[in-house]
Amino acid sequence: MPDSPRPKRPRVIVTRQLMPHVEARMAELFEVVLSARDHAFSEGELKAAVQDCDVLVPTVTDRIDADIIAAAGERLKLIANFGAGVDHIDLAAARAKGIMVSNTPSVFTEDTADMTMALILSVPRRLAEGEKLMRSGTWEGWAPSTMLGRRVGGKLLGIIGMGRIGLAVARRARAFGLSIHYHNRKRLPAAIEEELGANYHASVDTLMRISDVVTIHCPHTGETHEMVNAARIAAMKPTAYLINTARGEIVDEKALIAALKSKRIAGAGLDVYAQEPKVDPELLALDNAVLLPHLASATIEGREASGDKVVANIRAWSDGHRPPDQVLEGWA
Ligand SMILES: NC(=O)C1=CN([C@@H]2O[C@H](COP(=O)(O)OP(=O)(O)OC[C@H]3O[C@@H](n4cnc5c(N)ncnc54)[C@H](O)[C@@H]3O)[C@@H](O)[C@H]2O)C=CC1
Ligand SMILES: O=CC(=O)O
Repeated sequence: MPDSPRPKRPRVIVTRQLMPHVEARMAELFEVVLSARDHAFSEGELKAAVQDCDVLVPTVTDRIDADIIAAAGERLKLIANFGAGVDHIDLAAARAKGIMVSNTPSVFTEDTADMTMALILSVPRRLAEGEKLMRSGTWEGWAPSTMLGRRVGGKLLGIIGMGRIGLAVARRARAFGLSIHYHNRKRLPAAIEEELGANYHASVDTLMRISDVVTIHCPHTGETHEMVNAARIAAMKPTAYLINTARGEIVDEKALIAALKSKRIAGAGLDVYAQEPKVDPELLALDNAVLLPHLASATIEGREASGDKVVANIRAWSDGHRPPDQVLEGWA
């Protein structure tokens, strides 16, 4: 059946506050309902929104599950996500109902890699602990044997998920003298492996066992849910660190907390959590974990570019084309 004509001025509901120039552009181009209160939409608010628009612009804080998709009105044809990850959207349910999904890949790659590198440096070097000590007013001055961390250069970095962000992290890490090992669904072309000196491991078990620092950059999917499980954490070196700026659900968080508490592994640097915005209180109590509030993509430049991509995706769709960043089957 041919598609019904797409509205030239689609009704667009945006769940969160976006950068001012993006909101202004949306108001010019669309019949847009902007987020006045800038909060994560509740289930009720999402259900009301999907019944009342052609395009929904959600973010990672909105859970668009099968129930929400089932509640959508006939006119909802595009979910134009603001953000790279789309694990909060039930893609199969959307596809079954003929609703396209788009995202904003690439614009956060360098920022997320920078923040990952910041964690790779700050966890072994105990940066957050040092900062806390200074603010406590209890620092007694320099000493040769206190607050010793571990050197980063010369260590083995294990990257799980060698896509855009994984590659950007590898490039940075190489400059800091880390050797690059990775596990990915697909092996990189030989020329890129050579450029990075990157070693491929078909087995995630092996990668985690040999790494001094493991960093996660795959998407959260059915396959990667708790991929970093208790057995794999237990097999890590006792001197190793786990960094996660991808999604909290990729790690068995309880198993990670147990390993950090018992010093089974040396430390962790986390930007993402299993039940955001809730953070396990046990994690908050640990000195060997550096915790960030899902901050890796939080730059003005990245958020502006992400908003521009959302606008471009909606415009392409309303002009009768595929959104340039349409999330296709087998997206991960
Ligand atoms: N903390 C933050 O603010 C941000 C977090 N992210 C997260 O980072 C994730 C990755 O982003 P990109 O690098 O842009 O994605 P990408 O699609 O470029 O790369 C993901 C890589 O993971 C690999 N992969 C997928 N399933 C796998 C599996 N089962 N085993 C091994 N490898 C697998 C893919 O083959 C691909 O190479 C996003 O999905 C998102 O969840 C992205 C941006 C910001
Ligand atoms: O977590 C952020 C994203 O863009 O994905």
